Amino acid sequence: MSIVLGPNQYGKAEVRLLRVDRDTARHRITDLCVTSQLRGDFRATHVSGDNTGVIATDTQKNTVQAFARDGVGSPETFLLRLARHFLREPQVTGGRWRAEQYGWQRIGARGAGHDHAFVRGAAERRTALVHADDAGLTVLAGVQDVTVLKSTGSEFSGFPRDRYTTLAETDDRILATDVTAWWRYAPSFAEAAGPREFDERHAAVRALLLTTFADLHSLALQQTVFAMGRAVLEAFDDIAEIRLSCPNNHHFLVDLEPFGLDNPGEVFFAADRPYGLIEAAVQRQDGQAGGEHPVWATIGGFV
Ligand SMILES: O=c1[nH]c(=O)c2[nH]c(=O)[nH]c2[nH]1
Repeated sequence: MSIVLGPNQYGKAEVRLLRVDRDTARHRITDLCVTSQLRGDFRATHVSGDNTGVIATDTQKNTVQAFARDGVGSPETFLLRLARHFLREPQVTGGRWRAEQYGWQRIGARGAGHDHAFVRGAAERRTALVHADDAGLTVLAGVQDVTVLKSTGSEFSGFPRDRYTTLAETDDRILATDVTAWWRYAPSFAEAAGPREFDERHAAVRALLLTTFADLHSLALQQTVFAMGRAVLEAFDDIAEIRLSCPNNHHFLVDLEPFGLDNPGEVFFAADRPYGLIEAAVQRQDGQAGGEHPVWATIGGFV
């Protein structure tokens, strides 16, 4: 029996980076966490410790920081620049570059906001990923942990009952989730877009996810998840596919009867676990001819 090296990749994970654009007194900040991973001919270092072709993870981290000196642009264009840089080395035949961007708002944002003081609120992050393989570059964009809640306009009934079923049917419940989504840009968009197009598109997709969540009278979180994905694909021809992962953050009506009180949908216990977990890929029927796109295998913990 011989033992051989299987698929492998390496790089620097979670390079934290804050870029300040200070060309005017009104500063802009970009707060990123960037991961760079290279794939290619790295057999020698694994089997014999020959590091001739190994671009040190420290070098990858330094490259991320040095490139930020020129400005970040959008997370997508920043990652594309990193990808193209490392792919110039002959031993690098592919890789994966990923960014999470944390949102900061200007303090006092009710007016114009402060010029150089910011507050970071929500857990929400903007995400981006560039994947390179023999077929070329693929760009994903996404959102992570966009926490939303609607206090009515959600039902859940009609499910089968067996000896283990205790859940009551309801025609009015709280629906709450943390939306995590990744969408894949068609190559035509990914190649032509600059930072502004990526930023605008990201904002538009996020807004559409939110308004769909708000506007759909939901009969199941599954229905809401699919509707959010479908709305995005219907609105944007150059988004090939979207995947969503949404916990059902349960809110249970508290029984106030022991205190002689009714509870007409007003007092809830917000449970944090366990939670339902609803995940779906929303696809174009004609777009799956070649089977599953390989980029999805690189996204952990997702459908
Ligand atoms: O929207 C829901 N989908 C389910 O599959 C489910 N299961 C459950 O217990 N509550 C809910 N809610």
